Amino acid sequence: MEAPRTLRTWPTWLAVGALVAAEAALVGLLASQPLGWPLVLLQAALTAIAVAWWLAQRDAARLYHLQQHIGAQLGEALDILPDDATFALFDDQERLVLVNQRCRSLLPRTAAFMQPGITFEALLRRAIELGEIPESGGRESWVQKRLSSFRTPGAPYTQELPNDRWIRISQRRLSDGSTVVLRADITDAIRKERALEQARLQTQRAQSQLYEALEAMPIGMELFDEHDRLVYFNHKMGQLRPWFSLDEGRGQTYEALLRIGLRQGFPPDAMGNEEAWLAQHLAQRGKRCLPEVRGYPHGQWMHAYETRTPSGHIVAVRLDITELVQQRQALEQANQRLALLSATDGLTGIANRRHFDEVLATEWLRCARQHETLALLLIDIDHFKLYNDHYGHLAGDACLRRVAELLAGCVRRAGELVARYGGEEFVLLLPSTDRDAARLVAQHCMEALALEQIPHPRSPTAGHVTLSIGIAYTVPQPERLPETLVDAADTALYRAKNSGRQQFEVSRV
Ligand SMILES: Nc1nc2c(ncn2[C@@H]2O[C@H](COP(=O)(O)OP(=O)(O)OP(=O)(O)O)[C@@H](O)[C@H]2O)c(=O)[nH]1
Repeated sequence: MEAPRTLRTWPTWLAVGALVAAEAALVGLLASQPLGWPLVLLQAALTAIAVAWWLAQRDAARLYHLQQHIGAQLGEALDILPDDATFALFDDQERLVLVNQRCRSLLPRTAAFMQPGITFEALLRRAIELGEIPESGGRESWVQKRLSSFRTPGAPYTQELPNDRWIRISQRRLSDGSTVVLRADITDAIRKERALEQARLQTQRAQSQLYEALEAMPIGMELFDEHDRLVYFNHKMGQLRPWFSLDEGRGQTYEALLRIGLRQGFPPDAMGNEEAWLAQHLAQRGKRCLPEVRGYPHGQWMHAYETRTPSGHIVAVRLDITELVQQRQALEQANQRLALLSATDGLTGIANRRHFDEVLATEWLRCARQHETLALLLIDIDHFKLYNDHYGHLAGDACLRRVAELLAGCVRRAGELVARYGGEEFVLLLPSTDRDAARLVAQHCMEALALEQIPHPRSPTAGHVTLSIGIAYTVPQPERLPETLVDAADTALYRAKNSGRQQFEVSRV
């Protein structure tokens, strides 16, 4: 602190007063001497010189103290620079003039050497020696680079200090050739930046892991925001919509994307009816929580599912089930083929005995419920053994096929069935058919075969293949067995045979 002016000046005036008194006494003494006046003048001149010298010394000392004082004040004042900034001033000879306290605490081991007059280079080398600038690695090249940047200051740069601390150095050369070096401790900022960078990397990693997983999924997946604008779809989903890429589709609304698809002709079943299809599709948006099966171009089949997330996004998923659907279709076809095979007679292609038994049981119950007449024709080829004996077994087979074909031609109404009952025997099951109608069908069968005139030279009945038919009919009773109808037809057939063949007989159950 500055001393009070009064305290500072009164010794001076006391000394001046004493000096003037001594001088007056000396002048008096010298003046009484011979040649005294020249001596007085000489002494006065010497005294004036001494006083002037003393005053100059005093001013220099005061100036020095003032400088020290201003320096200390400036140093203190510079400690309030923001961001813990340090300040160092070097003169045009690169000698240290001034540092603030923070500068010393930033480099505590070097602090003792931060005395005015030390050169920047000496200070730099000392700090390196004391291990306070690890970044230098003790390399001379680093020192030269740093000296060069001190002498021709450029943009601020960052330097690492021990204990993972960081400073930002800004330098400025002043007009008188001196250099100001400002260092800001940016450790906190660097740490925050690193933490942010790490968080950003973690987010990026998590995001890429998520996208990787979504891309690896065997399902198509897409995400729309709360305004129903496309955010993302994976590769699998993109394959289903080759008409726009993710970059083209991102940000577009679901409706806009559907319209792109419609312009490309998808879905085919919406063509010609685009607006109605669109309206219906949009009305169901976000409500298809139950998977539905959808067909796509090129025979693809998808399980489609979409749901709204709690934040209002829509997640849609497509699972390719083409293979499953194809397998199911193949299985259905195989089952149909199998069912057909198991119901068909291998030789003639008409229904077999097994199928006939099933249909008979069904029709028996149905006619019983509806009180309708059920008729059955049991048909036998006359003297077929002799046919085989004459023409051979293969010709016999061909004959059986031809007879089956003719009989099938006699059965026209829905629900009627022609079947091979076994060997050379056939049956016609005629629901809702009474006695007379059954007789007409039997007559028709015999005439159809007669028209065919299949030669049978060894038949004792005629020169061609003939039929004997037993007709049975009844209104079935549910408590009775359908076999009773077959038995009755068999009895009628027996009678027809016994009566000379090539005729029909009728039995009522
Ligand atoms: N080619 C051929 N013959 C068959 C088939 N199934 C049965 N037969 C023959 O049909 C003949 C039936 O002989 P039978 O039961 O004596 O009857 P039928 O000779 O017609 O004499 P009636 O019925 O009394 O007129 C046998 O010779 C069997 O071998 C077949 O699938 N193919």
